Amino acid sequence: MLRFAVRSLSKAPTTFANITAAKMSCDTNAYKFESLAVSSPKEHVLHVEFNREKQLNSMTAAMWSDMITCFNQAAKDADVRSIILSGRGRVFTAGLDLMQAAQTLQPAGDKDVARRAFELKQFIELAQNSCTVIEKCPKPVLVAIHGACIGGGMDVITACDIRLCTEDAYFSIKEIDVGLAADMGTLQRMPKIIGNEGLVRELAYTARKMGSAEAKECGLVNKVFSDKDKLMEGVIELASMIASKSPVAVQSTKVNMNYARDHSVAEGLEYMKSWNMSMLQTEDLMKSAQALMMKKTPADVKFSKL
Ligand SMILES: CC/C=C\C=C\CC(=O)SCCNC(=O)CCNC(=O)[C@H](O)C(C)(C)COP(=O)(O)OP(=O)(O)OC[C@H]1O[C@@H](n2cnc3c(N)ncnc32)[C@H](O)[C@@H]1OP(=O)(O)O
Repeated sequence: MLRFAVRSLSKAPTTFANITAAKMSCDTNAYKFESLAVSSPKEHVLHVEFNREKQLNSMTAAMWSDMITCFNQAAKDADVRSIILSGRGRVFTAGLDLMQAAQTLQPAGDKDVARRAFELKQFIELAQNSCTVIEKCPKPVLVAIHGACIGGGMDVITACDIRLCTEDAYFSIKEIDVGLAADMGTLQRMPKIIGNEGLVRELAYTARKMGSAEAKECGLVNKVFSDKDKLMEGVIELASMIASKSPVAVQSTKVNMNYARDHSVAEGLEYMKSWNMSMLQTEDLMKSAQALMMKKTPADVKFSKL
């Protein structure tokens, strides 16, 4: 019955040749950055690494600009279907570059307070956008965290789709100890991820380090790996699995989950209805259904670029 339904809906002949996957790596030549290293470990998977190892991947305005360019580019890159974010060296990130911040945030001197405020507004906007660009990128972003994830690092990881970490990873909303309130997204996104506002408030008011076991228990991370090699193996496998699925289905899922998080169920369903009025017409649906009928998986299907 299902076979009949699938065949009668499809004009394409049901042959295995029609659905065999092509092996396409992402072309990383166009991804050249001062503070990020970009590679492609598997077909359709982009790997973005913080690359300020000596400064423990602490974050500068230049790094935020690189992140915005990189993730905007990946969003439009039709060969990219999933993205991994990680940090080179000893730790994921030590948060805001305190040396640079000391210069940027130093007292205004004889500058007019309003004009100084507008300058700082731009600085904060740049920092926020480096996280929001990850959330807005329709391709899922999986973050692999090892060692320290401090301050601005928390803002980054809470904008990602999926968080995985090593046993030695620890998490700190450190801003309170630097005399400021976290302003790049942790306070807004983390309660929605872990569903426990009291715990986020405790972590943010105290800056205490949360270890990997507690991070797993509270739902901040999906899985904990023994060391960084195992973590990278695991995250590449997961990113590759996601990249093997229909890009129309995956990106539609991310866009609609983002929408649902910020709206009522009724509004989310309304948005979904409008979205799928177009997306149900995708060729990916028929190709996927044909593959299933032939006892194949989405990994056997050649999906067009998106
Ligand atoms: C608009 C505002 C936007 C964003 C705001 C974000 C707020 C935050 O991110 S608040 C958090 C700020 N970060 C921190 O408080 C962490 C400071 N660092 C540390 O506590 C430690 O370095 C450590 C991460 C616990 C690691 O300790 P250890 O293993 O002992 O290494 P170190 O010797 O301390 O560091 C090695 C090397 O890295 C430099 N470095 C470390 N962190 C930073 C940093 N945040 N900014 C700039 N540089 C950093 C450190 O100075 C060392 O450099 P050397 O040249 O080798 O001395």
